[in-house]
Amino acid sequence: MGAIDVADVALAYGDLRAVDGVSFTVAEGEFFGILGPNGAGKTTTLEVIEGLRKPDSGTVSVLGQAPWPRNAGLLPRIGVQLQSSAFFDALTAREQIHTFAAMYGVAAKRGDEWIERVGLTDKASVRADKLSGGQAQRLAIACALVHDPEIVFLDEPTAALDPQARRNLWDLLSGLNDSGRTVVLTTHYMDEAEVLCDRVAIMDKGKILKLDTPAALIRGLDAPVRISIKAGQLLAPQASELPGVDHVAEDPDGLVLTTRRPAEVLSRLGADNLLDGLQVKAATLEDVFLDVTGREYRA
Ligand SMILES: Nc1ncnc2c1ncn2[C@@H]1O[C@H](COP(=O)(O)OP(=O)(O)OP(=O)(O)O)[C@@H](O)[C@H]1O
Repeated sequence: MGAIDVADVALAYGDLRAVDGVSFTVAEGEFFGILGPNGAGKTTTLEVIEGLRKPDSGTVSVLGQAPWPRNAGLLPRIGVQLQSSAFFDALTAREQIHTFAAMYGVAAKRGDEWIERVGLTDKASVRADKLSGGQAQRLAIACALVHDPEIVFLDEPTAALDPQARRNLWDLLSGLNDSGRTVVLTTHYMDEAEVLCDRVAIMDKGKILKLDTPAALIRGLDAPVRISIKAGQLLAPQASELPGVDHVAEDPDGLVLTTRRPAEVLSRLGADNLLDGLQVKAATLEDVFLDVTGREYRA
């Protein structure tokens, strides 16, 4: 039995099958990601697991218990990151987390510790509605964790943040399961899922299309590696002749060689002294999405 077991869950809004026969298990201590574009059904899946919605069919078990009908016994054991719009705007960051601490019956000191851990100590006296997007997300994460839940659910924790703020938040997120806590995160960012998650379920149109570690998803793809060489080092016809090269494209910066045998190509380029300024780009989860859906990923 996992920390979470989801078996053949379906939920429709009218004619729309938002979740359409979804099954997966999340192991205890795992950092599990549900990745998919807008409207894929990620939030609805999460809400069913959290016990906020009743599925039309299928079963869910969280820490060995059914979350629906509302299971008050589970509430202290799970943490749900609320959208920052759910804050009490007139309260400061510290008052906000103290309120959450009081609701869960834990000492206010624990709230202060979380404020520090998420890097908001110098913003503790700022009203929640005056925090930046990234700071508000940090506060929301701290509030979800103040009672030290065994499982924490994070629904798009970095949505609407600029790239730098997103990356800053990754450091915080990546440490959240260090103490054996289970983390379930939804995201529409491929790179985020790849960096943070032990395993990723790729979801689209209510279904899970693939589920594995990011590395295994990419390896299973047999996608080519792209090697860029600086302009002026090698001519395209010569590059095409190199053993292992499948395709050569020219761009203003030089050549891009596509290969499924990168070791062979790289050792040959090394022997010819052509490694200077070379860049290697492996396949990403973006290529996996393209492979399973037949269309480009648009978050
Ligand atoms: N309360 C609702 N009533 C009707 N349709 C809904 C409702 N909530 C979601 N939907 C629809 O169900 C589908 C799945 O939505 P859901 O929010 O679960 O997807 P998502 O993957 O979380 O997307 P996003 O990243 O945009 O939040 C979407 O087409 C959405 O428009």
